[in-house]
Amino acid sequence: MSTTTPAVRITDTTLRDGSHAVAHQFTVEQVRAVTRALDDAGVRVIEVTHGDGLAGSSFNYGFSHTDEIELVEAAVDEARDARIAVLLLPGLGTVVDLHRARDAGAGIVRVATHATEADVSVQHFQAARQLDLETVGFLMLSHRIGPEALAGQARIMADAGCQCVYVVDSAGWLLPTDVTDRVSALVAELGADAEVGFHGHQNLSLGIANSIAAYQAGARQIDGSLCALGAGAGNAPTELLATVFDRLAIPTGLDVDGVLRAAHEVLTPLVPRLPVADRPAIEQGRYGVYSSFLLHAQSAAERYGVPAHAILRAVGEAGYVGGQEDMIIDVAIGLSSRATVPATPLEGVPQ
Ligand SMILES: CC[C@H](O)CC(=O)C(=O)O
Ligand SMILES: [Mn+2]
Repeated sequence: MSTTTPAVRITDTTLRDGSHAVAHQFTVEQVRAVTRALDDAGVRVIEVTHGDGLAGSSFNYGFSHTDEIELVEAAVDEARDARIAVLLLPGLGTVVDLHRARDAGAGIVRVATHATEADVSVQHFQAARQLDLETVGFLMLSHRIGPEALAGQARIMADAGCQCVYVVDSAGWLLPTDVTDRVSALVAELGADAEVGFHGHQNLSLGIANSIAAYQAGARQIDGSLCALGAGAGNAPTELLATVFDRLAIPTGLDVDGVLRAAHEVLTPLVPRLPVADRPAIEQGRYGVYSSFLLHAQSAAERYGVPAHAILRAVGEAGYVGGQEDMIIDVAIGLSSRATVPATPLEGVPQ
């Protein structure tokens, strides 16, 4: 009797989560180049939108260079075999935005809520299924609740019509055993009703290890982004997922050389700065801070003269969640007004 190793579907989110890392400045030409390279490499799901999803372009989250529907249309036009996914955060994106994305050719919607608030996704899943879109649920900041509670939230999404629920390690806080526990709980809860996915961040450099743990616990959809381009220290690099799953003989359908080319010959020249696990990003992983807060903290740091890592740590201690980007400024102002001036000039430091 032969046993077959189950395949894993890799979704590339360079053109969505990666949008955070470039302050949402992707152009049509860049989207076309990256989509073509990913499609050629066998990637079958490519996510494209503002980093915060449909209608994310705003004062609170940062304005896009190009309207995301134009970017979706460009990706749909460029892709031969890949399907284009869009992200939607209920309350920010609406059912009207979902219609616009579907009309632009998107085939999959990923509806993201805070880990404890799956109930706000119900009408979006129902609308998406009526529009014949494939549905994925994103339980963001999944580390904030335990495995059983998270599985309960996944059940709400599946009952609303979600076909795959993701454990989303938005802060890059989870350790491999935490991922195993959460993915296993979702697999046990959902059974044949929905698949389970995993979306990792690199703040503690565990994106790949956590993705392997997720697969071994039963996740069959996993996210990556080229050169890790994503919020915080970025996502599990797609080119490393392709290489490591190949070494493990786990089918992905990806051409490893093609993905390496997409990462290093196509994407790298297009972006001014690739994410790294520097001090601010590590503090995000350490204190469980939403990765998307990084650039907001960096600009508040410049403006108010306090280190970004200190702002992020305070944000983590305050327990802020996605949507509270404006509170980062309050935290920075609070820290700057508490900053003390050294009583005596520091030796060797120009005053
Ligand atoms: C929509 C915001 C966020 O970037 C979604 C995501 O990728 C995460 O929580 O990690
Ligand atoms: Mn993310």
